[in-house]
Amino acid sequence: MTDDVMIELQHVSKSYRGQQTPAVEDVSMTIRRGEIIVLVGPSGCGKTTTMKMINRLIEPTSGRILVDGSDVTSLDPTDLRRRIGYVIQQVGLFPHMTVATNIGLVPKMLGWSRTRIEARVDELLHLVGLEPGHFRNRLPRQLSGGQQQRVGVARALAADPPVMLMDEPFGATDPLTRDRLQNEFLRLQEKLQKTIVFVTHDFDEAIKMGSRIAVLGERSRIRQFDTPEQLLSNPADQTVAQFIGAGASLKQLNLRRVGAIDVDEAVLVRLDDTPTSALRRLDESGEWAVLSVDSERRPQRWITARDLDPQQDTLDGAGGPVTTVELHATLHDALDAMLASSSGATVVVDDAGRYRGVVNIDRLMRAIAEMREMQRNRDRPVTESPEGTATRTPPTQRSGIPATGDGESR
Ligand SMILES: Nc1ncnc2c1ncn2[C@@H]1O[C@H](COP(=O)(O)OP(=O)(O)OP(=O)(O)O)[C@@H](O)[C@H]1O
Repeated sequence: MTDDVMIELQHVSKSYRGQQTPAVEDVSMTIRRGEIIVLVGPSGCGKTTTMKMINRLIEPTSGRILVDGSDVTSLDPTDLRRRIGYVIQQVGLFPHMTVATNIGLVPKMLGWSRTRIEARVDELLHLVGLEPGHFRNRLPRQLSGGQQQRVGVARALAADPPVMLMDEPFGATDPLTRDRLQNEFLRLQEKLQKTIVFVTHDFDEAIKMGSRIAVLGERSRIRQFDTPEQLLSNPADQTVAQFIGAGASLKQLNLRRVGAIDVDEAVLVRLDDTPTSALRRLDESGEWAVLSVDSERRPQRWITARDLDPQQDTLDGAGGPVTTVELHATLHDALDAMLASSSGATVVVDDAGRYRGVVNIDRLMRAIAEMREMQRNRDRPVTESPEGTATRTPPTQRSGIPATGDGESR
């Protein structure tokens, strides 16, 4: 096991008592430090069983699992909890305990002092975007689904484990909350660099979250273990291709983040500006609308000439709704936001919801064209020319055999 490897599954199988066929059969997989590995596959294929064997909620029938070099069967349960955080769809918060007590459970088990636990709870609540003063003493039922899920993540992070297991962690939330939680989590992961095993049914979520994705078939057999880019452009076989579905090229929009593309500038006006000055700005710019922002530069409304009433003193309340996306959102999210907005554009905001720019449909189309171009260049294998310089072989000369990633595909 090299330093780079955090989790290793070696020929792991699990047969439940009374079952004819194993739930998991001979799975081997190597997971590197700081990766988010997504296990994705049809219902009942053994994703959860595979994941739960990593933290010994389920014991393998055969094979070995190493976490940071230690065989999990040799670790005592407290040690295992310190090393592995666990987040599940049903959140699993204890209903009669406050948010703080829930988050502090593992540190308490590890014998931390009260002051250290309190400081850690507040730090974690901040980290997941919940104001400690507001939320520390609440009971789980006094939180929204999304807030409960954030507390679940905070609790899993409490003892700062290097590994996190996440079983459909955002599955129970509505699509909007789910998007937001995914983005927040990706932002968090940039700071924390945990090694994460993430289970989902949802292939779009897999593409968005995964550094690499393991597409599982029956008995958790790995059909392909690859980066999202490779899976989309070179599915290993027909089953994987079917699973990815017909919308593969649209799904490629999930590969790129809004923060990675150029954005346009909107004409900004402040809420306390007058309609007359907004009209002047609109005329000067030749744009179809101006964007009002509050004193913190948070976007408020798109205002067209029709919305401007010279009888009013300010722009407060004028114009139509704005949809926003964060820098961590994917181009797919941006497209959704655009389609949901009557303006054909969506406003990009930073973590604090402040204006950063605008993405419109033209910008999105250009980004897609760029991605296609990059993909075409990547797909051309590098060959040595007689002078010893590497050149790209035209795509027509490729063998046509789909790439199988890093050798772990079957
Ligand atoms: N405790 C158990 N006893 C017997 N069989 C089980 C048990 N838990 C799971 N199984 C079976 O093992 C197989 C794999 O289940 P598992 O929950 O790992 O699948 P999954 O891919 O996570 O499914 P889903 O996506 O529906 O949650 C299924 O056929 C399931 O019925």
